[in-house]
This record gives sequence, C-alpha cells and structure tokens, in this order.
Amino acid sequence: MAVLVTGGAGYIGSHAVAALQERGEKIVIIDNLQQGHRKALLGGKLYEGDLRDAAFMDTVFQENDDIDAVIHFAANSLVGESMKDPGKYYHNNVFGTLCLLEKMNEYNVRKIVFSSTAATYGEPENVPIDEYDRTLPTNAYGETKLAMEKMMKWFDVAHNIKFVSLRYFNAAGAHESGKIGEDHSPETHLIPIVLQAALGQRPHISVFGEDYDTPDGTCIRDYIHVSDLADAHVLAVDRLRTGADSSVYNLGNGTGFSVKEVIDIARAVTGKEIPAVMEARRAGDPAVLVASSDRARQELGWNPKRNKLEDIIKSAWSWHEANPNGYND
Ligand SMILES: NC(=O)c1ccc[n+]([C@@H]2O[C@H](COP(=O)([O-])OP(=O)(O)OC[C@H]3O[C@@H](n4cnc5c(N)ncnc54)[C@H](O)[C@@H]3O)[C@@H](O)[C@H]2O)c1
Ligand SMILES: O=c1ccn([C@@H]2O[C@H](COP(=O)(O)OP(=O)(O)O[C@H]3O[C@H](CO)[C@@H](O)[C@H](O)[C@H]3O)[C@@H](O)[C@H]2O)c(=O)[nH]1
Repeated sequence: MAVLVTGGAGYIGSHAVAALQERGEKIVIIDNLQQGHRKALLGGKLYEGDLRDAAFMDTVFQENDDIDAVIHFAANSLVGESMKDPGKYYHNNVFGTLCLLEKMNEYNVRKIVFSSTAATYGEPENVPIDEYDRTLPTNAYGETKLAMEKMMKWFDVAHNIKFVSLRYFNAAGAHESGKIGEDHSPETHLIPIVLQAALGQRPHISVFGEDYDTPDGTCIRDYIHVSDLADAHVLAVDRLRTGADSSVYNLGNGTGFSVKEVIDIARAVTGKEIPAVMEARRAGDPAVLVASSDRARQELGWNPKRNKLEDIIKSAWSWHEANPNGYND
C-alpha cells in the first residue's frame, strides 16, 4: 500500500510526509512546486507536476498501482489573495480537486484525507466552534474549501470514495529535527512575518485591524503546531483503512490568541523589540476563530502535544534563526 500526498513539498504536507516516513509508509508525492520545495522532502518519491494535468496524473497512478489512500494538501490557501483573485482559487482548489477525485475514481482509490480549514465557518455563531456549527465563509478561499468538501460528499454517495476532512485552524511551528519549517514566497502568515521582523528582515509587523469586537481589538486565532496536524493525517488514514465512514474534524488547540498577544509572545521568545504598526483591516478576515477539537480527540484519538503558543513560536524561531532564507532554493 502507498499513500499519495498532493502538495507534499509544501509547509504542512512536508511535515505529514515526515510523519508517514517515520512509520514506514510508502509515499508518493505530487507537487508543482509553485510553493513547495524539494529540500522539504524527508522521504517519498516526488512527481513534479500539476493535479489538473490529466496525462501527468495517469502516469502517477499507473506507475504506483499500490496507492490506496490520498492526502490532499495541494491548493492555494491565502485569505487576502483569495479576495483579490477568487478565480485562481476556484481554478486550483475546486477544479484541481475535481480532477483528483475523477482520477481516484478511475484508478479505484477510495480514501482521501483532505486539508480543510477554519475559514469554512466564517464569523462563528459559537466559540469554540464545533463541526455542527454554521458554515458561512467570509472569504473566497473558505468558500472554495467548502465547495471541495461538498464535492467529496457527492463522490462518496456516487462512487464510495470515503473522506476525512480536517478543518485546521492556524498552522505554525517547525519540525523538531530542525530540518523542515515554513518557507512561503511571498510570506503572508502572521508568525513567520513577526519572526522575520525579529530577524531584522522587515522593518516592522503590520497589524491588520485594531477595531474588531475582541478584547484588544485585534483578530483572535487558534494556533496549532504543524507536527500535531501531521499526526492527525496519519490517524485519519488509519481510520479510513479500518473502513470508517466519511467525517469532518476540527483541528486546533482550543485557545485563542490575538494578533497583539502573538507579537508579545514572540518578543518574549526572541528577546527582540519587533516594532508593530497598526493598519487597516484585511478583507475577508473573521474576528475570532477558535476550535473545539473534542471530536478529533474522541474519534481519531488525536492528542496534540505541543499546545503552548510559546513553545510553538519557539520551534518556529529555531527554524527561522537557523534558516533565515528558508530553503534557499
Ligand atoms: N497553513 C495553514 O495555516 C492552513 C490552515 C488551514 C488549512 N490549510 C490548508 O492546508 C493545505 C496546505 O497548506 P500549506 O500552508 O502547507 O500550503 P503550501 O502552499 O505550503 O502547500 C501547498 C503545496 O501544494 C502545491 N500545489 C498547489 N497547487 C498545486 C497543484 N495544482 N498541483 C500540484 N501541486 C500544487 C504547492 O506547490 C505547495 O507545495 C492547503 O490546502 C491549505 O488550504 C492551511
Ligand atoms: O502581516 C500580518 C499577517 C496577518 N495578520 C493577521 O493575523 C491573523 C492571522 O493571519 P494569517 O497568519 O494570514 O492566517 P489566516 O488568515 O488566519 O489564515 C490561515 O489560517 C486559516 C485557518 O484559520 C487557513 O485556512 C489559511 O490557509 C491560513 O493562511 C489575521 O487576523 C491577520 O489579519 C496581521 O495582522 N498582519
């Protein structure tokens, strides 16, 4: 048996590849390297190409007829960008997933673990958010992820392709080996940008909005260590291999931190000043996203181990300090 990992050379995908490798899985990776890095791969066989290229996908499935499960990370995933260029998100995310599901059906692969997101909920009715809460995305990115989840539901009904949809909250941190971490170009995520400011690579961190309905006026997010996310994917593959039905799980720590709190903790971790400049809101941002992950704990047996934000930021800081230019590729 082999696991196909789409987007495996990306940030979260490469940590999942490392987790699969640790337990001796055979791993096949698809990545078009629009964001991914060859150097991020600690195992597996990389096929460089695009999900939407049918001939390329035929080659991958034909050369690896032992693939029994797919973990699907490949997507565009930036809230801000999706508000300016929604077409890019529908094309890569929705059409890309359609291409993948059709090939899975053609090659008789009937298990998929999917990278979904807290952005499917939009502005929450209840905090912490559980899987039964309303899904009403406030940005085009979240809307495409919800469309992808719905597509998987109908491929299950019609073709018996079982899915586990993992709705991650905000991924952060780096692998404990120090070998892999976060390197996006351009970088838009809060924690790496704050750490780039700590390294003096940026003059300051811009805080997008100080007038939200939160205690200090800045947005609140639930930060979860990337290796804890990676572990959940291994558990989800296991669950599907037992013949379980399709399901959806939130993955977060259950504690929210405001943008200002994140910056303060990063100042304490790095010992650097990290200047902050207040700016206007970024379109599409919900004020608060905090997870209830009880269901993942109960049904998947997921037990995130790196829960303290200080430790998560420390692990990211180790990576950024040692690799100030990322993978440098
Ligand atoms: N980073 C987060 O906080 C977060 C939170 C929730 C959900 N997610 C989801 O998790 C997944 C991974 O996120 P990430 O932060 O690791 O992103 P990433 O950009 O680092 O990784 C995505 C990878 O997919 C590849 N890719 C994109 N489109 C492709 C295509 N059409 N064909 C082949 N390869 C393609 C990219 O080159 C990249 O390596 C995404 O689906 C994202 O929506 C991320
Ligand atoms: O320079 C910056 C960057 C971000 N922020 C704010 O920091 C918070 C977190 O932003 P960011 O790190 O960009 O993450 P999100 O927009 O919350 O989105 C991430 O987390 C989502 C899940 O919650 C995922 O689905 C997305 O793919 C992933 O990019 C938001 O309030 C941003 O407005 C700033 O104030 N300044």
